[in-house]
Amino acid sequence: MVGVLQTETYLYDPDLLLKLDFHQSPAKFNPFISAACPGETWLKVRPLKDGDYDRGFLQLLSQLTHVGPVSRTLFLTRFSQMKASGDYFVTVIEDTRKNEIIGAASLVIERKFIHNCAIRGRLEDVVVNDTYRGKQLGKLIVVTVSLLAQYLGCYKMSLDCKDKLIKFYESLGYVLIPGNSNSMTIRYDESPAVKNNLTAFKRPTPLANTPTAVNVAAGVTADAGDNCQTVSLEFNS
Ligand SMILES: CC(=O)SCCNC(=O)CCNC(=O)[C@H](O)C(C)(C)COP(=O)(O)OP(=O)(O)OC[C@H]1O[C@@H](n2cnc3c(N)ncnc32)[C@H](O)[C@@H]1OP(=O)(O)O
Repeated sequence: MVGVLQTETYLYDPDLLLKLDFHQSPAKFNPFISAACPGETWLKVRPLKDGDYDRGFLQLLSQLTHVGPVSRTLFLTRFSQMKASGDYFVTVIEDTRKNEIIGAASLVIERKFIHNCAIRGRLEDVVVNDTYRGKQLGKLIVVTVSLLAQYLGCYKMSLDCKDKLIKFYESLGYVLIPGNSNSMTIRYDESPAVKNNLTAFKRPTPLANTPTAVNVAAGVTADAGDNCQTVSLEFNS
């Protein structure tokens, strides 16, 4: 029987990553690395592929937050939706020795009417496999998607993070803007069943199970305290 070589699909054009100038980033890499040359022959920085379902992509994301039992069909449907929109730049680091995804970060483009119909970027879902941390891969994946945002014409990029990560993002050029860096949230997934699956997360104690006006108000302020800050990166136009 002749084997059929099944080609995989990239979420976005991988050549985009070769056009990024890592010397433009304020991040200090020692030794210097970039998306094109990540420092080891077995490391590859590239767009997400549909085949990454079998390379532990979702297992990696579960080191960041609750993922749930995402079936292959559900994954592929979401992948197709993201690709069709053209606004999702999920970027990964693969350990090609193991055929395993060990780092990820997403740039999501938001289309605006303001600033003459400008676009801005949001940095989401940053994670490095815990056995690979402390080797510059977090910096590498964040700088990659941040430079990509700039290359694509975003006027700024922002992210929400816990207080303990502010220094990490500051070292990559992100700033807390005094008086304008609060992150506010209303959660719609606080049913008891969902909450039971989320016990690993730090939840503010005032949040009750039902979305009364008082509880929603509590939810709004919950993540804005010691838990979350918004930091942003402005690009010179
Ligand atoms: C927008 C968002 O998605 S926020 C969510 C961020 N993700 C998470 O919290 C998931 C769990 N954490 C991780 O996956 C990783 O710890 C990451 C992605 C935060 C960092 O990945 P790493 O590969 O370890 O980072 P890297 O080796 O590039 O470290 C860069 C610097 O940040 C520092 N740093 C890394 N992680 C942390 C942390 N959790 N707290 C404080 N400092 C940190 C390192 O000490 C290092 O400092 P140095 O350059 O002075 O030596």
